[in-house]
Amino acid sequence: MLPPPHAPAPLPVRAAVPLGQPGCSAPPAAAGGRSWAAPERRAREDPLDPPRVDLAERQSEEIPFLVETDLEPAEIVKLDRANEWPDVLATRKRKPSLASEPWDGQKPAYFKGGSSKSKEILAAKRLIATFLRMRDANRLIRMGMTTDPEIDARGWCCVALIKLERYEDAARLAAGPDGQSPIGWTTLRYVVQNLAKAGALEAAMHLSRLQAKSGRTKFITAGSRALQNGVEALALYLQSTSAGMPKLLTAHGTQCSLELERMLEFKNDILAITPHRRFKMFTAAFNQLIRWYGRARLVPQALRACEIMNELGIPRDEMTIHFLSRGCAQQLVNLKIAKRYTQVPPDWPGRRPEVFFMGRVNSGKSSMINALFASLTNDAKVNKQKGNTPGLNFFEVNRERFGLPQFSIVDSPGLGTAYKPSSSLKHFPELIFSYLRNRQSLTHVFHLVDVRMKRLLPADKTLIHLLASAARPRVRYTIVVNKIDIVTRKQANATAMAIKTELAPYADVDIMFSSARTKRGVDQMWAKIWQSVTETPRGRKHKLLGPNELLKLRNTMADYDGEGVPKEATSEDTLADLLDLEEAPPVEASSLVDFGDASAQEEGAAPKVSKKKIPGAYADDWDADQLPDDFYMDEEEPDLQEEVFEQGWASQQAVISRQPQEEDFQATEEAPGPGAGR
Ligand SMILES: Nc1nc2c(ncn2[C@@H]2O[C@H](COP(=O)(O)OP(=O)(O)OP(=O)(O)O)[C@@H](O)[C@H]2O)c(=O)[nH]1
Ligand SMILES: [Mg+2]
Repeated sequence: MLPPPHAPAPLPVRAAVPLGQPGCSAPPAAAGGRSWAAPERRAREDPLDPPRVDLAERQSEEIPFLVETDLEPAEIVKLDRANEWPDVLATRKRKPSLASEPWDGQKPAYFKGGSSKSKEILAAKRLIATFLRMRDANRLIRMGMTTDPEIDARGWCCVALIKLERYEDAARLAAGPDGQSPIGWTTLRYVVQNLAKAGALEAAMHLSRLQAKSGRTKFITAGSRALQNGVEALALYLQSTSAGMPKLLTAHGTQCSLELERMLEFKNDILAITPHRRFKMFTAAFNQLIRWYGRARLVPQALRACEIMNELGIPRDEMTIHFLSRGCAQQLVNLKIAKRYTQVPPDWPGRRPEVFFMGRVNSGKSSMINALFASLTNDAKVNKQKGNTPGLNFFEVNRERFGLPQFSIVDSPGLGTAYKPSSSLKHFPELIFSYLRNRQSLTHVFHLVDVRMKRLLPADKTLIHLLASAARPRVRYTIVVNKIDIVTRKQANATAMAIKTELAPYADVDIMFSSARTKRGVDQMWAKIWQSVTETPRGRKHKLLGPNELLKLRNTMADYDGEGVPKEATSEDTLADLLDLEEAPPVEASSLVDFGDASAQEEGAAPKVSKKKIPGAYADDWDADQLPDDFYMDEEEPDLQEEVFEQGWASQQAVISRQPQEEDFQATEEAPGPGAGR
């Protein structure tokens, strides 16, 4: 018999089950129970912050979070897992893969969109927004700990906690129950940056390292995200230190440099991504870090950061070198130009070390000094005209900056051909020699060579000879192959190789490349300068023209008679040229005065250049036919269309835009020049 139509159906046994449990159909929003998070804290003074609620006590009141179920009460007790975290590691959407693991081409479900859980996600977002408005950190923490990982409300809860300035809780929540299962990488980056700004460096670095567990995406390896976050955190930490407690900047900077070294464990991951991506991810962060190292007067650390950029193949932009230079030279005074040695500023050996720049005319000495100082207004006068610097130009660096070494950088007039009357050039070698010989505070000599000259020209050899005769064994010597922006890498290497081979019998010279225009090599130059001006004489471990080599060089010159000299030196294409102080005869144009032979020219005795030119004053003694073919090099610098190359800084863009350099250079190389007997 059918029951009467209005009789009530028998009710099943129902009991309340906390939200988020099996058997519960409602969105798992905020199950009760306590666990690792939610440390006991005193209520904030903030009037907007409501008094703390003991959720355990109010369990029964949370009616909206309880729903009915068909389960027996005994089963419910068994299922009371409120004290456990959801199994975060098992259900992570992004699998914690190794960064070096290749991308399998599968997009994680997370990125596909259209999740069936979208309603629940929306509900969770609204709930978090409400909690944030209520400033209820407890509920946020609880929710972050207990929501379904598919919904991933943990990240949003972290963001909300950061907004409530509950940094510690946010950090714990972001690190996961075991401290090793991070939230998604974008949210994690946000948390890391805010922690660093708030001064929690260790937490920030720990969370940065956890990025490596987030797995890779299509183009970015996990380790590179870790380093990116790490460097950003370091820079932000130093920035907030300098704003809040500037006296601790140096200490914190040192701490940061140690942390940076530890982050290098992700090196392979960074090398695995493309340079463009490296540029987008790291360059700005490293620039800021270098900037704050500079402010903290931690120049070695800033130089090391540049070195790390090189190591990891992170491209630089102009701000990198700018910040480095501003850190190294924080104060600059252009003392004076000394046209005679009697006019030079007083010598304070030990107190104010000096770095000397020498080279041929137009080899780019003054430009290089400007590049070192990152000058917005050029301090050393530069001109495409040759012979622009009229005397020794002293720049005093960091005189009133305590905590930084005080030193001078000295620009010098170039030797060689110049558009100047010979009388004003004659005393330059003597001036340079007096300086090299007598200046006690001299610590480092940079000899700049224009890369297009392909080898050491007579003026360069004269300079080396002056340095050798000055007998300053403690002075470091570096040959700088300059202007590498206008030749190919191969040509630059060939020039360096030629110079090295030529000087090999005498000294193992230190050679580096640079370009004042593209700022290449400026950081290496600063590193060398810094080493020279900061170290004590005992700590020297550099390549130098040692006393033995210098002695050899001078003896060789003294008894140069073809006997008793090193075998290599008797070959005319080597330093034997240098040992003869007299320079080759001028090529042409009476306006071009080769200072070495100026007197000869005045007397009208300058021999005209023959078809086959032979460098050196002994040219006439030799049988030209017996010399190897490659011996017939142009004595003077090749005609390189100076107007094209030697544009001023202002017209640099024009030069770059039409890019004539390489073709022009190759053309001039092949074009039959005045000495074309080849
Ligand atoms: N492309 C290029 N041009 C450069 C570079 N460095 C300098 N120049 C140019 O070379 C010319 C000479 O530069 P300076 O710095 O005056 O050379 P210098 O050695 O000081 O010359 P003097 O003082 O006359 O001995 C200028 O027109 C610069 O613009 C460089 O790295 N690349
Ligand atoms: Mg100059």
